[in-house]
Amino acid sequence: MLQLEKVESGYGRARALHGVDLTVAAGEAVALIGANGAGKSTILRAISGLNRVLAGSIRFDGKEIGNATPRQIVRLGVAHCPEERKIWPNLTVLEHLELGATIRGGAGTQDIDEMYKLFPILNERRHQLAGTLSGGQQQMVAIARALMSRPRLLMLDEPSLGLAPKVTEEVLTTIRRVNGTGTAILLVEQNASLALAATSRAYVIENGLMSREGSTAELANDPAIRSAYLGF
Ligand SMILES: Nc1ncnc2c1ncn2[C@@H]1O[C@H](COP(=O)(O)OP(=O)(O)OP(=O)(O)O)[C@@H](O)[C@H]1O
Repeated sequence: MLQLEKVESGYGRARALHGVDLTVAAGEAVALIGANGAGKSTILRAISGLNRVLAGSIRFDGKEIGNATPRQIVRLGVAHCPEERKIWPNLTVLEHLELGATIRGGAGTQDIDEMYKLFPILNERRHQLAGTLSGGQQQMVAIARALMSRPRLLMLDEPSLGLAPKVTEEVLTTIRRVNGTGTAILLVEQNASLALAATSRAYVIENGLMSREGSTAELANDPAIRSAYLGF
C-alpha cells in the first residue's frame, strides 16, 4: 500500500534522509526504531507532505504522493499523529473528534459512536476540555482525532513520549486495537520494546539510512539490536 524508494529529504540544505526504502502493506503494523536524530520523524513528515521529497518516490496505492499537499495525502487515506500530540487545550474531546472529520466533510453520529467504542474513556470525558485530561488520555484524543479522517494508514510519532510505564501499556493496547480494525500502522518510537511489541515488522534507521529490516520477533532476538535499542 505504501512504498518509499530511495527517498531523500531534509531541512533547508541539510539532508536528513539519504535514500530510504520502506513498505507498509494494507493492514500491516510496522515499526521504525532508531536513535535520536536518526531521521524517523523526517520519514513521517515526508510521507505526509510536511517535508519536501528531494529525490526518490513515495507511492500510496500505486499513486505518487511525494510532494503532494498534506491535505491531498490525508484525503487519500494517510493520517499523521505528530510527536507533541498538538492537542487544543480549550476544546472538548468531542470538538477534537469533529475537527478530525472536517477533511471529509464532517462527522456523523455513527462515526463519533465508533470512536467512543474504540476509546470508552473518551466517551466518559466527551465534554471535558482536552487540556484538563491526563497525558495518556490526551494521546488517545490525538489518535482518535487522526482516525476521524478514516485513514487506511495511521502514522504515530512517539506516542509513548512522556507517559508513565502503565500508561504506555494502554497506548500499546490502543495501537493493537486500531490495527485490529484493519487500519495499517507505521509506528515511530524511541521506546523500542513498545514498538516491537505493537507491530509485526520493523525497520532500524541510522543516520538517515535503513540499517536493518525484519520481523519484530527476529529483531527482538538479535543480540546487536537488543544491546543497542532494548538495553539488555
Ligand atoms: N526543523 C528542523 N530543522 C533543521 N534540522 C532538523 C529539523 N528537524 C530535524 N532536523 C535534523 O534532521 C535529522 C533527523 O531528525 P528527525 O527528527 O527526523 O530524527 P528522529 O529520528 O525522529 O529523532 P527524534 O527521536 O529526536 O525525533 C537530525 O539531524 C535533526 O537534527
